[in-house]
Amino acid sequence: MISFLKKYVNKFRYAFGGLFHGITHDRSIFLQCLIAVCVIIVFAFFHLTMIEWVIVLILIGSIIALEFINSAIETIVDFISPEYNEKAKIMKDYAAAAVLVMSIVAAVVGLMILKGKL
Ligand SMILES: Nc1ncnc2c1ncn2[C@@H]1O[C@H](COP(=O)(O)OP(=O)(O)OP(=O)(O)O)[C@@H](O)[C@H]1O
Repeated sequence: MISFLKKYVNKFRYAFGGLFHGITHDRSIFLQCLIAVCVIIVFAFFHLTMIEWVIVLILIGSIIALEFINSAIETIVDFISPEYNEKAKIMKDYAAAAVLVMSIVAAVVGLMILKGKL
């Protein structure tokens, strides 16, 4: 039981370590977190309803989580294929596209929410 708990606590420790490492070492992750903070500050002036906040926070969390996955994929690709390779390019471009799709959706939803407040 104790060893199970230790393992579980370590999982969180490693995950928080990854979170800290990503924010302090990866420019894209840092930028997404910075944008998230700015968006939250701006939206705080518009008196969002609870459901609007839930939507905004889900979208922000999804983009940051996707950025972490994107960076993990970039790291794997750089590790297995440091030289130029067409398949490596597709892997990185697909991962970047996932972030882009979610960012476009978030921008559209964010503007819809703001439009309703103006
Ligand atoms: N080994 C590779 N083989 C082929 N194309 C690559 C390779 N590495 C990178 N690329 C191309 O260059 C683009 C940018 O890759 P890069 O690793 O610099 O990511 P990035 O988007 O600049 O992210 P970050 O700034 O977080 O490192 C990729 O989307 C891909 O099109």
